[in-house]
Amino acid sequence: MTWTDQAWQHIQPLYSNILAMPFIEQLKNGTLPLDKFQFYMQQDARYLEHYGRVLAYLGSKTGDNDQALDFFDFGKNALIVERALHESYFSQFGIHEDSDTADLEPICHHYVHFLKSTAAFDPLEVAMAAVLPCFVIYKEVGDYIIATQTNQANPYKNWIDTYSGPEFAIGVQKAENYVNAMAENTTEAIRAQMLEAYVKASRMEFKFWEAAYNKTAW
Ligand SMILES: Cc1ncc(C[n+]2csc(CCO)c2C)c(N)n1
Repeated sequence: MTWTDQAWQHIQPLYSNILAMPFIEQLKNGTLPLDKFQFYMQQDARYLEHYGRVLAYLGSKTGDNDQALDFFDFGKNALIVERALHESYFSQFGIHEDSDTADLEPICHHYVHFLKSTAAFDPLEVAMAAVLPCFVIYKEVGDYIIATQTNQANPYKNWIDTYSGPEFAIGVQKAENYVNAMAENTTEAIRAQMLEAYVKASRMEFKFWEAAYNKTAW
C-alpha cells in the first residue's frame, strides 16, 4: 500500500466527520446561509495567498526539476483560484472589496502559520505531507458532492465545479506521487513525522469549515 493510501486510511474517521458537517451538507444542498459562505470565501482568499507561496517555496527546495515545476504551477493555481474568487464569487455573493485586507481569523491564521513553519523548519518530506490534505480532502469532498447532490440550481455550483473536475484530479495525483516517492526514500522516523503533519493539516481542514459555519473570529 502506498504511503498516501495509508495516510488516507488513517484519517477516515475524520473524513467521515467532515462529510457530516453542516457546512458541507448545506453547501451540497445549496442551503448554506450566505453569511457563512461569505466568511468562508473571505478567509479562503487569504488562505490561498499564503498557501500558494508555501507551494512555490516547497518547489524551490526540491532537487527534482519536474517536482519544482509542478509545485510552482500548484502555487500559481492557488493564486489564480484566489483571483477568480475575488472576481466572480465576490461580486456574485456581495462580498465587499476590502476582503483582500480582511484579518486572518484564528483557524485560518493557525493553519497558514502551521504550513509556513513546517515548510521553513521541518524536513521537506514532512512539509510536502503537510500540504497534501488540502488537495486530497477538497478532491474527495468535491467528488462526493457531485455524486450525491440533488439541487441542480445550487448557488455554490462554481465552488463545487472547481474541486471535482478531471483536471484537478490529475494535479492531486501528481502531488500524491511525489509524496509517495519521498516517503519511500526516507526513514521510518521521518515517515512518522509526515503522518503527524498530514493528520494535523486534515484536522485544520475540518476546523476551517467549522470556523466558517460558526463565524469564529478573534
Ligand atoms: C482551506 C482550504 N484548503 C484547501 C483548499 C483547496 N485548494 C486550494 S489551492 C489548491 C491547489 C492549487 O494548486 C487546493 C486543492 C482551499 N481552497 N482552502
